[in-house]
Order: sequence, then structure tokens, then C-alpha cells
Amino acid sequence: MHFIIVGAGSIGCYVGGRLAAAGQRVAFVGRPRTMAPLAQGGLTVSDLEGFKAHLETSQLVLADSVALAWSKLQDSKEPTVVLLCVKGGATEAAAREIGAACPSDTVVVSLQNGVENVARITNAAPHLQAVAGMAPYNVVALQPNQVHRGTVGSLCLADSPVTRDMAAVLTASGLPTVLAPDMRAVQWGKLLLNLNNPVNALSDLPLREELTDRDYRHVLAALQTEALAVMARADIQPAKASAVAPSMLPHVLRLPNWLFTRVAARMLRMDAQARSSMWEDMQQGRTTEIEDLCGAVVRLAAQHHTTAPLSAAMCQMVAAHQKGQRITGQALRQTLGIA
Ligand SMILES: NC(=O)C1=CN([C@@H]2O[C@H](COP(=O)(O)OP(=O)(O)OC[C@H]3O[C@@H](n4cnc5c(N)ncnc54)[C@H](OP(=O)(O)O)[C@@H]3O)[C@@H](O)[C@H]2O)C=CC1
Ligand SMILES: CC(C)(CO)C(=O)C(=O)O
Repeated sequence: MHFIIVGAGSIGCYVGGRLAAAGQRVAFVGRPRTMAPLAQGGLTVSDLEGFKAHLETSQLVLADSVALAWSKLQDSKEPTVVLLCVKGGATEAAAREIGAACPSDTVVVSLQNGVENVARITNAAPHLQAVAGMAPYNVVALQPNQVHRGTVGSLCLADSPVTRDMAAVLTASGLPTVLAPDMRAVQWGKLLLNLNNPVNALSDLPLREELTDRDYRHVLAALQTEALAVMARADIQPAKASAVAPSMLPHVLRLPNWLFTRVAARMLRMDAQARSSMWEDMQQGRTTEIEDLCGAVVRLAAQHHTTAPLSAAMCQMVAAHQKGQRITGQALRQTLGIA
């Protein structure tokens, strides 16, 4: 099996880098700004468990378009799978490019956050086979050509005949992968955790520091309580995406620090430098995924004739936020009126 990574950023370089380090054929498609450091210095992938591998430039297949990546991999009869690793706002354009470059029925696995990307791929390129995936862990770029996984977990793919072989290849390459029959539940379960992305980005703190502040946790708990109510109304039962069951998450987050750090020890098992992908977007002045996360809760609420005022307020705060500004947990709690 060959892989094309579309969106060679944090997740794309981590997943593609682990596959390539394990000997799989992988082509990376990215922007010139992210591809130039790979072309100059190769790619280093590492994780908090001590794994570290360096791939020389000569070991990497780099391409500035999906069409070129496809042609570079067609030297055997191996099936080629596309792993889509762009931010939600870039999905449709990327899907159109994949659709134009790859034959009908090419499998495109979305490893993106949010709940709407498979539908976006299908709308933009109906002849592709879009498959839902989920990356549970945090990856940051420590250097322009070094990506590091700072938290733990297994990749998750929609269970289907096309993903079974893929899951085995990913797992054998150091990317433990599980298959799930109901990806909608998995994606909404992950979205509940991702409601921390805007809180983390506004805090301007590493994840662990932010999560050990009870005021920030109260904000996250309130966002999750609101989202859980909207999901219940929509008959969505979010899957467990962390050590804590979805319905228990807000209760655990509201615990005092001394108890939270014990009960949620697994949730806090992360590198001191790990930050949310939304924090990285804000730092780089890029469009954030707030509309894919809090915006999705607001849209689901509207579809079911209710509202999600806290998620709506977070959409506004993130849109108005200036890079480098830190909002304390207490200030955030006050602004949102969270008791
Ligand atoms: N980072 C993390 O820890 C985690 C991220 N995720 C999810 O994974 C997805 C990717 O996140 P992340 O890796 O952080 O994002 P990054 O921004 O680091 O990487 C995405 C890259 O794709 C590029 N890109 C966009 N469109 C195209 C295109 N058509 N062709 C080639 N390259 C393109 C982007 O360039 P440009 O910026 O110029 O558009 C960017 O360099 C998101 O949905 C995120 O929520 C999930 C779990 C954890
Ligand atoms: C892994 C996690 C939850 C870390 O915040 C994430 O998905 C992200 O940063 O986008």
C-alpha cells in the first residue's frame, strides 16, 4: 500500500513520517513554505515515548501537487491511499485537487478534526471514496522539519473492507490504529475534547498548564455541557475519546486541582510543550478551525431548534483575538458568565 499525504503539516508529517520510517512508500504534498525545510534537511519524527527517526531528503518523496505525487508512486500495482491532513477550511479545495489527479474510487481518509470533512470531500469530488478518520493525539512542529507527538492514543478509522488492511499497515508502522463502526459518534466524541482548542488558544499556555487551571477547566466544562445537551437533542451519542466517559467529562473538569490531577492523570499525560493546533494557527496568523468546532455545535443546535450561546461566543472571541494576547481563566469565565 502506498500513501499520499495531502497537507504536509504537523499531523501529515507525523503520520507520513512514521509510515516512511517503517519503510512504506509515502509521498508528501504541501506548501512551498513547509516543503522547503524537508527538501533541505529531511524530516525528523519523534514522540513522548522516546521514539525518534530521521529521514534524509533522499528517503522522502516530495511533490508540489497531488498529480505529481500520484505519478511518482505509480511504479507498482500497489493500491494508493490519500491521507487528508489539511485544516477544515482547506478541505474542499484539496478534495477538488485530489479529485482531478486521482482515479475514481481512490480512497481519501480524513484525519482532520471536526465532523463535516467527509461530506465536504464527497461534495467537492463525488467520485472519490471519502472515509472518516480521527487522530487523537497532539503533534507540534518543534522545528520546520521536526514534528513531535506530545500526547497518547490510537488513530481511528471507519470500519470497512477498505480500511482493514490500512489499519494493519498503520499499526505495524508504529501508528496504532483501531476501527470503529460509528465514526459519527467518534468524531463528536473528539469534538467534545476539541472544545478545549479555543480555550487553550485564548490562554496562550501549554495544554498541561492550561488544564491545571480550574477556571479554564470550568469554561471547558461549560462548553462541553452545552454541546452534550445539543448532541442529546440531535440523538448523537458521542464515543469515549479519552479515559473519561463523555457524560462525566464536565464533572471531572470541575473537580478541585488536587483531585483532578489524580482522576485525570491520563488526560494530563503529555509533554510540557504540547499545545492545541488552534494555538499554532493563531501564532502563525492562519485561519483557525473555530467554525469547524464551536461552529459545528452552533449549527447542530440550530438544526434542532435550539441554541448554543457559549460556543457562539467562543466563535466571536476567537475571530476577534489578537495573537500573543493572554486571557486568564478567570476573565474568560467572567466574560462568558460561567458560575
Ligand atoms: N496538530 C495536532 O495536534 C492535531 C491536528 N488535528 C487535525 O488535523 C488537521 C491538520 O492539522 P495540522 O496538522 O495541525 O495542520 P497544519 O496547518 O500543521 O498542516 C496542514 C498543512 O496543509 C497545508 N495545505 C492546505 N491546503 C493544502 C493543499 N491543497 N495542498 C497541500 N497542502 C495544503 C497547509 O498550508 P496553509 O496553512 O498554507 O493552508 C498546512 O501547511 C486539522 O483538521 C486538525 O484539527 C487532529 C489532531 C491533532
Ligand atoms: C489532540 C488535540 C485534542 C490536542 O489539543 C487536538 O486535536 C488538537 O490540538 O487539535
